[in-house]
Amino acid sequence: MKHDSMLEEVPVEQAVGMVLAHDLTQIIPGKFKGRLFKKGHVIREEDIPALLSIGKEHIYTLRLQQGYLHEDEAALRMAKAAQGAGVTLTEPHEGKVTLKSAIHGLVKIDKDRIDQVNSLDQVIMSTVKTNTVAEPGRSLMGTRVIPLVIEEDRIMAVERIAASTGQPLVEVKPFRPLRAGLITTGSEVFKGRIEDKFGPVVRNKLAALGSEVIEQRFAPDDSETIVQEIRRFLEEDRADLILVTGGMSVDPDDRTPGAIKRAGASVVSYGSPMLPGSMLLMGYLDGIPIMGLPGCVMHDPYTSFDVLLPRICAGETITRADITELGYGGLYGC
Ligand SMILES: Nc1nc2c(c(=O)[nH]1)N[C@H]1C(S)=C(S)[C@@H](COP(=O)(O)OP(=O)(O)OC[C@H]3O[C@@H](n4cnc5c(N)ncnc54)[C@H](O)[C@@H]3O)O[C@H]1N2
Ligand code: MOO
Repeated sequence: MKHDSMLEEVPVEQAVGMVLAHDLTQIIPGKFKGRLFKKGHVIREEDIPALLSIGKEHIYTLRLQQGYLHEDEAALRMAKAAQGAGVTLTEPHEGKVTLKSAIHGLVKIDKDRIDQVNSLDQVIMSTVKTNTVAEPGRSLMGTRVIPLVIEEDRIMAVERIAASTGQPLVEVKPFRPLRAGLITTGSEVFKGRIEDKFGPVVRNKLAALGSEVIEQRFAPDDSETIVQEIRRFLEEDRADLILVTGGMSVDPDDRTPGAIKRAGASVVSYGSPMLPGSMLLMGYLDGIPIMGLPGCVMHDPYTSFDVLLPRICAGETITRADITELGYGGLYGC
C-alpha cells in the first residue's frame, strides 16, 4: 500500500466543507510562527484567502489504511515510549509532541538509544543534553515523524528501542537536599587580609539545587589544619558532602589537594578537562563526596563544579569516565 493512495489532493476552492488532515502552519518572519488551522477544522468559504496566503492551493483528504499512522498519533506513540518519571507530554501540535519536565531535577537522556532511533529514517527525537538541570516546564524532547502518514512498523521499531534496556529514554531525577560542610582555605582570608567571597557563591549554588551549607569553617594554608577540619566534619557525621575551597593550583601555599588525600579520600580525579574548572578535585571519603574547588568557581559563572554538583545532588556517584567526558565541549573560556 502506497501513501499516495491514502492521500488525495483537492484544490482549496473545491475544499469547502472538507476536514483538514493535519495542522497548517503560518510563518511571518519576525512576527509569527504557529498553527493557523488545526487538524480537524472544517474548511469554510472565508478560509480560502488565508489558505492561499500561506501557499496552500491544495489540501489533502486522508483515508488512513490499516498498518499506517497519522503524524500526530505516531509522534504521540514515540513520546509515550520515551517518557520516564518526572516527565509530562503535550498534545500533538503541527505533528510534534513535546516532553517537558514536571519537576526541578537532573535530566537523564540515553544518548545511545536516541542515536539508534534517529538512525531510522523518517522519525526524529530531538533532545536537550543529558545531566543538565531542568526547571518544571522545561522542554526536554520533541518527537515527530517526517511524512504525514507513516508505517506503524516503523513506530514499533522505535518502541522496541525504547523498551530495550528497561530504562526510560528520558527522565528527570529529583534533587536530594544535601547538607554540605564548607572549608575555606587561604591565609589571606583566614588572617582577615581580604574578605571571603567563596562562601556566598557556594551557598547560592547549593541553594539553587535545594541543598545547603550547614557550616563554613576557615583554615590557613596549612595542610594539618585542613586535614583536621575535614575529619571534624566526618566525625560529627552531619555532612553529606564536603567542599574545600582555594589552594588548588601550583603554588607552594596550595595545600588543598594534598590535604584531601591525607585525610584519607580516594581521589576519582585531581584535574578535570574543563576550562574553567580544570583544577577541581573529585573524591570520596568514607562514602561521602569531597571536592576541592579552585578559585575560578568563585569567579566564573559556569565551571566543572556546576556540571558535577547537580549530579551529586541527584544522588549519582561520579566516576573517572564522567570526568573524562567533560573535555569535549568543555571549553567555556578562561
Ligand atoms: N602557573 C599556573 N597558574 C595557575 C594555574 C596553573 O595550573 N598554573 N591554574 C589556574 C587555575 S585553573 C585556577 S582556578 C587558579 C586558582 O587556583 P587556586 O584554587 O589555587 O586559588 P588560590 O591560589 O587559592 O587563589 C586564587 C585567587 O583567589 C583569591 N581567593 C581564594 N579564596 C578566596 C576567598 N575565599 N575569598 C576571596 N578571595 C579568594 C586569592 O586571594 C587569589 O587572589 O590558579 C590559576 N593559575
Ligand atoms: O580550575 Mo581553573 O578554572 O581552570 O580557572
